[in-house]
Amino acid sequence: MLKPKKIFIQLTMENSDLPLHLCNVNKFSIIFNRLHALVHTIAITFLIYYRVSFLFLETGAIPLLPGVLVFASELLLSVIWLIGRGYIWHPVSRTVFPERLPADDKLPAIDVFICTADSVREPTLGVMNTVLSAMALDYPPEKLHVYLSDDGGSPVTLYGMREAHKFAKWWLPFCRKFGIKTRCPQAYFSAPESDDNNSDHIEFMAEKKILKEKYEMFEETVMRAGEDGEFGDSRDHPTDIEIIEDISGETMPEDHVNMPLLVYVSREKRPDHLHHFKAGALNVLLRVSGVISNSPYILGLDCDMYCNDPTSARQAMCFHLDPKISSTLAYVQFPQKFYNISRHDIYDSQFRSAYKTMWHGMDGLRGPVLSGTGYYIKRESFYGNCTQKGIGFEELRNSLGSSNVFIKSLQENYKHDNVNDGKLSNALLQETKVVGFLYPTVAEDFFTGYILHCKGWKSTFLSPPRPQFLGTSATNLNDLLVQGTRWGTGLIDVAICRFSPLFYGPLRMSFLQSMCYAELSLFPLFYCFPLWCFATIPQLYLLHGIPIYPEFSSSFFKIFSFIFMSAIAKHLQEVLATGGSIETWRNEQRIWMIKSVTCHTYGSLDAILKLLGLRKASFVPSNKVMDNEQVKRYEMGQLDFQTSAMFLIPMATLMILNIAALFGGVARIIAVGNWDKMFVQVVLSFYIFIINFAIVEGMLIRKDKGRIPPSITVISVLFFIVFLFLGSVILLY
Ligand SMILES: O=c1ccn([C@@H]2O[C@H](COP(=O)(O)OP(=O)(O)O[C@H]3O[C@H](CO)[C@@H](O)[C@H](O)[C@H]3O)[C@@H](O)[C@H]2O)c(=O)[nH]1
Ligand SMILES: [Mn+2]
Repeated sequence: MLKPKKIFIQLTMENSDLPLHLCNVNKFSIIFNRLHALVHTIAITFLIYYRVSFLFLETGAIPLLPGVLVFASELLLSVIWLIGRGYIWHPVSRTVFPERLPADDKLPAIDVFICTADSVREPTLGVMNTVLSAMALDYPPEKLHVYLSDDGGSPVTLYGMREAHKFAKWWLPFCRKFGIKTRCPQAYFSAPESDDNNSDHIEFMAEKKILKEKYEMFEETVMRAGEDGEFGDSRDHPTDIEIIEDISGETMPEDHVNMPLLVYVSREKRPDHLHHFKAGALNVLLRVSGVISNSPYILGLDCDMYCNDPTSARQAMCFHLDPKISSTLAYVQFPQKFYNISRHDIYDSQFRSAYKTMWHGMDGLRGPVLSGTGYYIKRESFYGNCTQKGIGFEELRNSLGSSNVFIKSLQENYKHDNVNDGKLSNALLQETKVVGFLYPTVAEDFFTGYILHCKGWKSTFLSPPRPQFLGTSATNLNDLLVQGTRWGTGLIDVAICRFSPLFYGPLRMSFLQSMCYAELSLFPLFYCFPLWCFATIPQLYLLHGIPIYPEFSSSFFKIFSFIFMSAIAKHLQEVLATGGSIETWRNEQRIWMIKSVTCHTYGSLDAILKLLGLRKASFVPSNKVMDNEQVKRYEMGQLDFQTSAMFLIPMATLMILNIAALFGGVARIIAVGNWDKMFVQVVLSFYIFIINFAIVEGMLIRKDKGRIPPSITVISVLFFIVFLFLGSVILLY
């Protein structure tokens, strides 16, 4: 009888030494990636040699102006490609073992921050589902505090919170008792029964039925409040902070669980007062929670990103509680994943390259970018050097504002005792208003993560098979381009500010990591210029029958075609390796071209105009409601062109130019017989034409509401004629 005991002791001893997480490196893909990078770089060197020798040494071989423009474009694309090699240098993926974590009483507390801004674009029912899924996380409830920031200042949202709290008193015990995996009620009740592992259990089925009825009642109440409630003025309202309490007086069954604290926060907003959008809202939450619960870790969520796996907190703790890395670890980032993406994913709404390639690559350096939602961050990392010992109270007041209580909250073990009576004391309410941090861009997530990395913090990326968080992504062209414009602006803001990853970053982080950050902040600008050039200049010269590329028989032709094929093939290989198809590849190529000539262009312009003081910052929250007809088109894989003329005209004009060049150019070649000289230009036009054939369909073939309106086509033809005329005058003579 002694033997088993011994074994048991051995096991527990070993257990404490077992790692909480593992890092996996795919050696083969690293070698392959680096070899490809080497070969491609050599080819680019030849291309530069060719351009320099033909442009500046053998003058007259190629007209100067188009030669310079095309060369500049080639250089920009080469640079952005080269610094993008940071992502493929050392990609890793990780596994965690939450069962090896210490007991519940030793786990640190977590504050959950959820932001909402607009109860029309972000329907309250959806936001409340996110709130409920966060309250239902598999974590000790007394260590979980859920804060909702409502920038809309909408009574409907506050009302929804009270109703959600009432429903949570039934929902949470149900989830715990039956080990429900999907803890967002909306997702749970609309999923097929087979997701339950208790479906043969009579008690379970009975309780599920009750819960379903309660959820439907909750749903109806919230929807009704949304239909006839007043929304409040999202631009002009006072502060309102409330701890949501049970006022129903409902008697609960005995197994009623402790509930996480639930807090509603709507900061003061005035039309003439800068409020810094989401970054401002997050700062308010940081301060408010600092004086209420002051948990050492924070989970950040967008209002549409519900917790799809209740174990995410424990998974994140596998990193945060590892003594080997915890002192420098700022955050654990989960990928953004979306439940509303169709099989075709025509808009690349999943951001495949970001979450399946780039973030893994950065994880192998010093960690991925902070991605706005789905991250567990250490509170301390937000406070800069303020928590270091030896910094005086006055100094802290200078950088953090005048709240004494907040500054006290920076001290270890601080926990304010103020939630007993449910309402915040007046004095405390005052305290929550006066501290703050500011961020100079609407890509606050990117910038914040970048600055943390500059300060020496690290991050990790965890992408387990079951998505930890699920949200909505843009599923129509308009939303995609509006969002893309905002990101374009936000990223270029960072690229051209004094913290630019071009010169501020490299001194403060590893060289490879700063390459990644530079790529991310510059790509909108570095894509828009070349793509405009490649969609216009070769075509203009093709129409005129003038060659600007080496001829078919020349050895430099081989260099050009090699670079073209190698770039395309590498992209295809990445798509296939991350579970995509040839269709995915085509969609990504198309969206890349469309975005470059629209939102990346406008975003870059916007950032530059802001720098010159000619424009003000803005943040249009993404739409989270869908139109049925649009959804149908989306499911069918048909682009939806219902968007502003500002986006449509460049696309349509460039397509008309490419079609004209292709047919006009080929006709001329047949007449003249110089196909070997014009070959590259024909291939380029043909490639653009074939990848973007959907735009041609939208102009000429489709008759539905989602097509390109004929008026836009007419205006674009006019633009085409003007371009042809001006272009011919300027470029040829
Ligand atoms: O003034 C504002 C504007 C927005 N939000 C909230 O910010 C979140 C993100 O906004 P959304 O409209 O969903 O933008 P997305 O483009 O989908 O968001 C991505 O890009 C943003 C930066 O542009 C990041 O903040 C997000 O986390 C990231 O998911 C939402 O919960 C909004 O309610 C605010 O709280 N206040
Ligand atoms: Mn969003």
